[in-house]
Amino acid sequence: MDSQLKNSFTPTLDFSTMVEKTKVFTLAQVAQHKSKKDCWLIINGRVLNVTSFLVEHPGGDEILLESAGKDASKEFEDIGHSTTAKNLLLKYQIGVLEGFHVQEPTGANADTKLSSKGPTERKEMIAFVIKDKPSIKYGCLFEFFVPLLVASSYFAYPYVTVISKVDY
Ligand code: HEM
Repeated sequence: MDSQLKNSFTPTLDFSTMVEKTKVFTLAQVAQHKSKKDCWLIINGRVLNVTSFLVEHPGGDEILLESAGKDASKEFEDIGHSTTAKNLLLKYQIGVLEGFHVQEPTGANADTKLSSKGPTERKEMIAFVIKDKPSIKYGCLFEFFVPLLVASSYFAYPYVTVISKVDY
């Protein structure tokens, strides 16, 4: 099931898609889309059209429909959704809630941080950094093997020196 979901979403952030996804909606506008045939919800400042996802949602359509037209951020976080689920949010995003904005992606690891800008506060929202570069995967391998090599050399050193000092 997980692999099926991964296949249905290519984790690549394209800036032109990002621009389309910055359309601003009010709570009242989102609230008008709360049926099985037209279901929107808000998660962490993103406005999502999840109509086509209702039948695919592993947690069932009922639970999504309960939050239809509303802010479901708390419910989404409370379940402890996986990174796959979090990445899927981008697929269904059609805009942002009034008061939020998407930061423009910069660099290779473009993220989609959302933040609300009020007169007195600037609240950082959840960021999903998508790591699909092979160099990052190999970097993780080095991070593991280099310390392992250093640690084994450290512990092996006394034995090697003792053996080499043994007078045959
Ligand atoms: C567009 C928004 C959502 C997406 C893309 C999504 C995606 C997923 C995915 C991929 C899973 C499988 C488990 C995982 O990978 O974490 C899942 C499970 C689940 N989701 Fe969602 N979800 C969304 C919104 C919600 C909301 C708003 C609720 C609650 C109100 C919810 C409740 C659940 C539940 C109860 C499960 C089953 C957990 C389990 O069986 O352990 N989801 N969701």
